[in-house]
Amino acid sequence: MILDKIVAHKKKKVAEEKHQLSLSKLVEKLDCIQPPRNFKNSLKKENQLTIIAEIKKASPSKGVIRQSFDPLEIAEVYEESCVEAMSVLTEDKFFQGSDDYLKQVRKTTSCPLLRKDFIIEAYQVYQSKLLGADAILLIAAILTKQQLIEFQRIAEQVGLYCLLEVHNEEELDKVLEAGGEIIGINNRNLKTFETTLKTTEKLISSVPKNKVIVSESGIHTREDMQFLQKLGVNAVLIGEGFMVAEDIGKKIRELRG
Ligand SMILES: O=P(O)(O)OC[C@@H](O)[C@@H](O)c1c[nH]c2ccccc12
Repeated sequence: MILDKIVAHKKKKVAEEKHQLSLSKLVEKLDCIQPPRNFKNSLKKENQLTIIAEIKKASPSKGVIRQSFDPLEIAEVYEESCVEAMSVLTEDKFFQGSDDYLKQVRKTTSCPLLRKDFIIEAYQVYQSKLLGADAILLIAAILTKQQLIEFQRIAEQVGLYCLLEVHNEEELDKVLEAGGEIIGINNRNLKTFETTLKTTEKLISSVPKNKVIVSESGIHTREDMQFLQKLGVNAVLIGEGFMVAEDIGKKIRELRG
């Protein structure tokens, strides 16, 4: 299963990173902590579906999605198009992302930034702050309730919002019990890659109204946006739909209607 492979690779990578920079040295580097840009408030606008636009070169299901991939150029178009937040893939092996992309994009934009990666250790939470993220992704499928609670506590300490990702009722219960505030419903099954907006439709009724709800993956058309808005979704997370567009700005305008 792909998720196991990704997590196994991640464990190795984090072990190497810790070897180069220990947790205590990493934490020392965070001594003057800046507050995060308000990822949560940016996503919650009345009567408007907000957009988290993703910078994503490849995926395990599709391989390379965008051939001429320039993260800074893409970030610039996203910024000009006034997306509410950006998501930067930093996972290197399966998504061909990079920590450097996040660092570079941070320097050029004041937009709230989500670090899109597979966080399995506290070390990566601190590291995300150092890279310039405002928010991190916590995937319920690969974390225990205890880990979700611990990582959210550290995130709060260092100034990071958490997007908690779920794909079924069981995972949703877990993140709600862990006190999650921003809930991402992933329309893609990370085990089979099957993607359907019905996942959001099915799960949304179990999410309390005071949460920020993000529908993730498989969103391509204006109709998709209208469908999700009617369900009461606050924000959408879109990668591929923008990455395959020749004119990204035009695609954003088209989706916004
Ligand atoms: O490219 P899409 O189908 O628009 O999906 C974006 C985003 O939801 C997807 O990249 C994603 C959702 N959860 C993840 C977890 C890890 C890596 C990537 C993801």
